Amino acid sequence: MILDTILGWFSTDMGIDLGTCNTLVCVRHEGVVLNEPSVVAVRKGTNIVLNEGEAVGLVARDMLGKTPGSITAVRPLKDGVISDFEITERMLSYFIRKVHGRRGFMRPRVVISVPSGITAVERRAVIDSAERAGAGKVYLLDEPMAAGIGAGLPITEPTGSMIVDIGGGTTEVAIMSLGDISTCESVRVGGDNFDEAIINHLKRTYNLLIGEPRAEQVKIQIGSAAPLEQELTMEIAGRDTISGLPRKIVITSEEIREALREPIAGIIEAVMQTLEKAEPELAADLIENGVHLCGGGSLLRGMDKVISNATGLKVIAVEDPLSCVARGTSVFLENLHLWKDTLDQEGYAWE
Ligand SMILES: Nc1ncnc2c1ncn2[C@@H]1O[C@H](COP(=O)(O)OP(=O)(O)OP(=O)(O)O)[C@@H](O)[C@H]1O
Repeated sequence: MILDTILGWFSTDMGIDLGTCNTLVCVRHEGVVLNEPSVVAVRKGTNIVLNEGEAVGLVARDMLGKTPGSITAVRPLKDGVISDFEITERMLSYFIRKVHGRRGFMRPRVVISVPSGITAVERRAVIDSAERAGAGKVYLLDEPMAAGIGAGLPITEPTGSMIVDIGGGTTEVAIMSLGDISTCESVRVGGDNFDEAIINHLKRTYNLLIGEPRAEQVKIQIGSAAPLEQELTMEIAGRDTISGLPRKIVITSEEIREALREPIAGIIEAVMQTLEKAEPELAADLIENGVHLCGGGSLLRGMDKVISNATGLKVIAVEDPLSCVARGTSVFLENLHLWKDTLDQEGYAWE
């Protein structure tokens, strides 16, 4: 405990939310110090990161969809899981170096939140990657636990807390109590599927082709899960699939809501399934405690309303839902000594 504190003085311990869309890094007592897209630019057909390993995050994101033939901008995580370990390692290494800088001479202790559904082999690979990327001791923390801690829920108490974390590639739903996950469900549906649904709708209905960044803009500007008090419109430009020429059209929030119906139904189904599997005592607690919503996808207008309508439960939107998991890793780091009992030798919490 004393040794831990002393080691803490000489290293920059950090909590990392390794997400499909964004990676956030928190430092003890400082909060979120890095928030960059999980994107890496590599030379095509290789794993060589451009700019001597520095074309990562914001720099690489600006290259997405606009890269010349010899360069590819890659997202090494897909559907909430690591699809390319080598590139993920390069990305982690860049972020750890960027945050650690010259702050300390010890290798930092790192807490990484991972989707609850990943396999033991994938867990081991994340630990190995982080160690090779410069971390000293690595602890893995289940994403719903991190989200619960970040949202300030009483997850260590003998009462049920429920989190719905709608990320880019996955939605994780979990009911927790006494510092452990009691029931959870992870589906490969998230905010990115909303973008995809918008792209498909415009292609099918208007023969208009748009890219992912523009689809995300539509979602953020006029997207919704439930009817709006004042429905919205937006002008959108793309390429006509028939003439091949650039074209502009005006779209409405009603038609976008219709287009988003399917992925939203997938998320609601995961919530319902988790509730059906819940321990009766914990389910009963949720009438009082409600359901907490976090993750970037939860920012879609009316998401809380549709979940509340489907479940009959009170739905609470967590403050700053994009950094909830990262904040959780940081609080966990600050209280490592309290969690020691629940960590196994590999540093994996709640296995
Ligand atoms: N204002 C907004 N309205 C709707 N969606 C939004 C908004 N802001 C961000 N998003 C969406 O949130 C998603 C990213 O959320 P988040 O950063 O929580 O995911 P992640 O942690 O990277 O992903 P995962 O948990 O799947 O690994 C993206 O799909 C993004 O488009």
